[in-house]
Amino acid sequence: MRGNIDGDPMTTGVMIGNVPLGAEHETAIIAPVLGSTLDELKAEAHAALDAPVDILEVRLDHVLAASQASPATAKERAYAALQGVSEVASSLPLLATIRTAREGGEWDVSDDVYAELLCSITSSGLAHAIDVEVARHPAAISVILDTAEKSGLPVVLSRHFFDATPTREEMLAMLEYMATLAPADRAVAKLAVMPHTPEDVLALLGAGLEARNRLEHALMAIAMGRLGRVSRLAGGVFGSDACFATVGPESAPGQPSARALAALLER
Ligand SMILES: O=C1C[C@@](O)(C(=O)O)C[C@@H](O)[C@@H]1O
Repeated sequence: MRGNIDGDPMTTGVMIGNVPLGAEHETAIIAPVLGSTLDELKAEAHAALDAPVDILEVRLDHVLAASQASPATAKERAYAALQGVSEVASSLPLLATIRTAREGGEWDVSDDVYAELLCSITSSGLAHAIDVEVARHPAAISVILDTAEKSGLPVVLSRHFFDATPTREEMLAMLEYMATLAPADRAVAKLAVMPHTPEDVLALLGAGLEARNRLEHALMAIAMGRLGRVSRLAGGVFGSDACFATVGPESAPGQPSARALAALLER
């Protein structure tokens, strides 16, 4: 297991499987797998086995959208995807993400179906953490968070802006809001924005750093695209505890490869 940056056992932060995330720990590398079929997902998971990856993010929205899953069939498809990935990469913790169309993902789904499916996944024991979009209806978020708490499953609270970058104050407020939703030993607060100017990137980094100083939660503050790439490569300096990096196709613009990131982080 990775210890903290001084090599001591973990004292703070959140565990995703056996991987600690938090201010005291090395930046974790999370690789998305986003195949549209079970075979594609498995091939991407296989590629992660030879790469410097700590956690796999299973982007279930791709397989759900490609199979045109109905609310009735979605659970079966999501379970099959998680089972398939975990058979191939049994050593890696799985973060289950349903990135909805409203936040730049593939699956267009109602809040009710979103909540029901994430609750089922939580109770299934097939994932080590789930991603929860905090912009969903408060009732949906609340039922998911209650279920995760009962199951002791960590959550990655997330918010995306694919077209723009809110102000530094707005971004800080969003991270602070996320931190009110679940305790620091069970949650990560994550914000991803699209910068259009270097000042946007600075605002994102500033918000992340200020959040690091104010909050106990593990954080991820991401500026997407080419302009924002510095936020991924140097995120650890500014308060990000993990970085999404690829072993196959990228799941958002600007992600480095897991190998390039690991080389930069000297690990
Ligand atoms: O939320 C995120 C962050 C992300 O959008 C990124 O910019 O790296 C990639 C997504 O796969 C993940 O769910």
